[in-house]
Order: sequence, then C-alpha cells, then structure tokens
Amino acid sequence: MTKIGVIGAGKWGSALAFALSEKCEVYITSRTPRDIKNFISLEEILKLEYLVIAIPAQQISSWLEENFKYNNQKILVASKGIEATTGRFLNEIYAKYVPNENIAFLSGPSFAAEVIKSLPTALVINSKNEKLSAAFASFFPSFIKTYTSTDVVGAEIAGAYKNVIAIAAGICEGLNLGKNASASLISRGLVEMHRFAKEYGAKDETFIGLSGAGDLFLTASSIMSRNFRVGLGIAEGKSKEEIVKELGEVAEGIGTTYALYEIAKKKDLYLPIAKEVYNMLEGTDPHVSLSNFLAS
Ligand SMILES: NC(=O)C1=CN([C@@H]2O[C@H](COP(=O)(O)OP(=O)(O)OC[C@H]3O[C@@H](n4cnc5c(N)ncnc54)[C@H](O)[C@@H]3O)[C@@H](O)[C@H]2O)C=CC1
Ligand SMILES: O=C(CO)COP(=O)(O)O
Repeated sequence: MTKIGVIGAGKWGSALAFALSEKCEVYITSRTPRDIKNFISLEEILKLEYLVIAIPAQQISSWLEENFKYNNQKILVASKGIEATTGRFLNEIYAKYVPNENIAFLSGPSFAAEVIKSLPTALVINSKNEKLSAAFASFFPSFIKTYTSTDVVGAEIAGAYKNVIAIAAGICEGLNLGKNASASLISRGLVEMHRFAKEYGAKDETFIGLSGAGDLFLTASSIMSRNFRVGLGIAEGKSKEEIVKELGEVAEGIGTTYALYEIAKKKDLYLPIAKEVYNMLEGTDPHVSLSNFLAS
C-alpha cells in the first residue's frame, strides 16, 4: 500500500486523509498534536514520498520557509488562494522549494463536509507532470472520480477566484436581491475569473469544467461555503474582523480579494466584482457596491 502524509488537520486535510485511506496508508500531522488515528510528527511525515498539503494559502510561504525540507517528495497542494501580501500564486511560492515535476494541484467542487461522508465527488489533479497526476489520481477512493489536467495556473486561479465571487454571491443572497441577480453575478464572475486567468495563459476548458464553473457554482450557491457565509455577514453589516472571528475557519476569499486588488492596480486589469468585494471588505455599504455592478 502506498503511504501518504497529509499536512494540516483542518476540515480539508482531515477529509482528504479519510478519503485517501480507502486505498492508501495515510498519516496526518498538524501544528498542534492531535489525538487522531495515524497522527505523526512533521519530521516523520516529511520522510514519506507522497504528501498532501492542506494549510491555508496565506500561511504557505512562511510554513515552507520554517518547516519544509525537500527530500524528493511528491506534493499534492490542496489549498485554494492567492497570497495577499505579495499577489503570488501558490505554484510560484512552491517553485522555490519543489521542482515542477514533483508538484500537483488539486481542484474541483468539493466541500470537505460531503467528502467526509463519502458522498460522490469529482476532482481534478493538475500538474505539468502527467505521470504524477495519474499517480495521485489512482490514490483516490471509489466515491471520488478524478480527472487530470496540465493547466496548473488555470486551475489555481479558478480555485482561488471563485472564493471571491462566492463572497459577492453571499452578499447578494443576504440582501435578498433574488435569483436573477444571483445568476447574473455568478455568470459574470465566471467571465471575470476566466478573463483574468487568460492573462496568465490559462486554458478555456479549465473554466467551463470542474475547476472553474464546477467549483464556482458549488461555492457561490451554498451556505455550506465559508466564503459565501462571509458575504452573508457583510450583508448584515458586520466587519470582516467580526466575521472571521465568528467563522473560526479559513475563508480564503478575503486574502485573495486583497491579492487581486493589488494585481489589478499593478497590471491595470478590469476586475469589477473583485474590486467591489474589496470595497465592501473595507467598509463600503454593500447596497452601494452591489448596485455598482448590478444596476444599469
Ligand atoms: N474545507 C473545504 O471544504 C475545502 C478547503 N479547501 C482549501 O483547503 C485549505 C485549508 O482549508 P480547511 O482545511 O478547510 O481550513 P481549516 O480552517 O479547517 O484548517 C486549516 C488548517 O491549517 C492549519 N494551519 C493554519 N495555519 C498554519 C500554519 N501557519 N502552519 C501550519 N498549519 C497551519 C490549521 O491548524 C488547520 O489544521 C484552504 O486553502 C481551503 O480553501 C479546498 C477545498 C475544500
Ligand atoms: O473550495 C471549497 C469547495 O470546493 C470550499 O469552499 P469554502 O472555503 O468557501 O467553504
């Protein structure tokens, strides 16, 4: 049996550890020791050949700098986000530590809460190394259908950007603007994230498939999404600090909105929804912001 180490025992790391244990021998670690099955130290887990890293995007670069030792491991990145302080994508951050041929990125519509119940799910493994994608794909259980793709940057941007659109969709729902507004917001969100990703050479099919439309439709239409719930909080007039405290889990859309705002300024890009989400996170009245992109 292949041994896999999962780093990060939050919602997603725990669900992936559960799923992968159908076919593999899975070990897990996190910052603080936990009383869970097959929990081992970081030092021990870094000796394994296959690793899944499920810690929040905003913490990746400091975590790698302080903890990671490259030892020819093969990595599957499960995080979805863009670094707020630098605007760097995760594949750029990891490039300093892991060669291209040893890294893959996970994408697709997948609430941890459903994976942990073995509900049917479809995921995409994205890597420049097709042999590596195939290897990771083969580790997933029967209730998860896996696809592979070489469009790393497209999948990464789709997974990060949909969280920002999910915040906007939560605001739309919280303000009771109706299904027409919600559908137009989500479809325009898809156009916006696709246009942004094209700047970086992403493929069109990534955006009409599971990684793009699939994950966007899931996250931007369900209260199960933490990012959607951030939007509901904004609609209630709460500050982002209050919302994050109440949530108690990561909502990557917040950091990613700040990253996109800076990238848009630097590269002079038109990202209207991300810009209004930024304004609302900074305290603009959501009625004003929403009417900026929904009204004529
Ligand atoms: N929960 C979900 O349904 C899904 C989550 N994701 C992505 O997976 C990533 C993790 O999300 P969740 O597990 O849901 O979040 P979570 O809030 O449940 O857990 C985050 C985990 O990261 C660890 N962590 C935080 N800062 C750290 C640091 N500096 N060093 C080491 N470990 C640290 C925490 O201890 C915790 O175990 C995010 O990027 C999220 O977007 C992707 C798909 C589905
Ligand atoms: O990425 C996810 C589902 O694919 C999880 O979304 P949230 O982080 O908004 O809960």
